[in-house]
Amino acid sequence: MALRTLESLGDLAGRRVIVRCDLNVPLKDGVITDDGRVRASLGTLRTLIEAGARVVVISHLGRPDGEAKPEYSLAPVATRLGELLGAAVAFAPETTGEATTSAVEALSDGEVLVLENLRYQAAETSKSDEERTAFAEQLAALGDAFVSDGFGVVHRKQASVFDLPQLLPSAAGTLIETELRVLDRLTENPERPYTVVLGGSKVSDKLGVIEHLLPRVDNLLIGGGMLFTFLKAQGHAVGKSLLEEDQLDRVRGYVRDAEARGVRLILPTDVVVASGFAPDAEHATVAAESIESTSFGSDGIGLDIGPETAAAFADVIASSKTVFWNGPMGVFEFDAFAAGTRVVADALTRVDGLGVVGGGDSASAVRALGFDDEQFGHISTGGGASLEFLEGKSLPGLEVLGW
Ligand SMILES: Nc1ncnc2c1ncn2[C@@H]1O[C@H](COP(=O)(O)OP(=O)(O)O)[C@@H](O)[C@H]1O
Ligand SMILES: O=C(OP(=O)(O)O)[C@H](O)COP(=O)(O)O
Repeated sequence: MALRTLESLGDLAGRRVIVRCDLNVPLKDGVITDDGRVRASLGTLRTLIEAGARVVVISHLGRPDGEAKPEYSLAPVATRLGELLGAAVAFAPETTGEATTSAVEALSDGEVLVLENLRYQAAETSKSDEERTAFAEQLAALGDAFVSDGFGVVHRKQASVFDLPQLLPSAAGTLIETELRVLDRLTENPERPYTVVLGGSKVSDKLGVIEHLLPRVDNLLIGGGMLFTFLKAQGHAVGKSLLEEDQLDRVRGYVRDAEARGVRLILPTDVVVASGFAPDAEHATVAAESIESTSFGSDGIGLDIGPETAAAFADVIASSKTVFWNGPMGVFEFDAFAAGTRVVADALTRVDGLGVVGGGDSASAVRALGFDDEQFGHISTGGGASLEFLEGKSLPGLEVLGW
């Protein structure tokens, strides 16, 4: 079956349309540091506004774990959306309930309302089908049709992504369409050599994709918070660096599998180790197998790949024909630990072929480091979602749209 697109919903004038976006943007002290995901949502929203729909935008932000934590409020995002649309955007401080229902009823044709963070409700991410369905039914009561456009979250079997589209006439928005068009080029006979670069901090999520990527790629480069589980699996001490202790056997299996398949699985040879997790932490560059050799000893924490590794990664990337990169190479938010990410981003801009960056933080990293979106083949709004798509998996949020 083909993906259902907006046209399949027919005339939307005067109809209440719920749009699931991924407005999970980075915030610092309540201020959005990168509005890329808000901008990416504009295409679909403008189309619906022009069609005269009454638009109800829903999204998550971060992982508040079912609690209404104010630092995860979507209120600043609603304000930014209004600025970018050049129109008033209303905000409902509750996701469901009487006040929210009234706010939806008060919408005129072409107006937009943003609801508070879906993940303030534990049911949004619940493993129980009943709990998710009950929440999805409450959301469905607010709309006549549903548009799924949060590409970054289509790999999640969550109420607003998987259950809600089954309760209303539903279709994909234009962001999802665009993302799939580009990512298809990475799955259908990618030009070789094909290199995937992995980093970031969602280590447990993303280690799992390696198993399915190994049969598909020529080179797999491991940086960011993920690299320490590999180093530990090889018997090296990693101080207080990010570590998935229960994944060590699995990672050893990946190394063996890569060897057997002739895939180059390239690990860092040097690492920047810091005295603590802080922008002004003391730091030193050491060999990857000697992380605890600095004066910080076993308190040392690896926050970036070293310059030798960055140069080696850059060589492999720049000589590849197809590259997908998800996950910053280090804690780029702190200047002292941004060098590895900068070198990798720069190499990606030099790929003679298709170079794709994917992920909320990866996209925000390249922009924060001064690169323009146009320097890359594509900047995907989804990291985990893209990776699972590249694995060839069927994703819950796409399956329900007919994909
Ligand atoms: N060595 C490291 N230790 C801790 N965090 C890291 C390390 N390297 C990168 N990170 C963090 O990873 C985060 C992004 O990870 P992730 O969410 O997986 O990426 P994306 O959003 O692009 O998919 C960044 O905030 C960055 O600071
Ligand atoms: O930021 C996101 O994913 P990404 O970090 O993989 O790009 C999405 O908003 C999904 O968030 P989640 O990984 O908390 O489900």
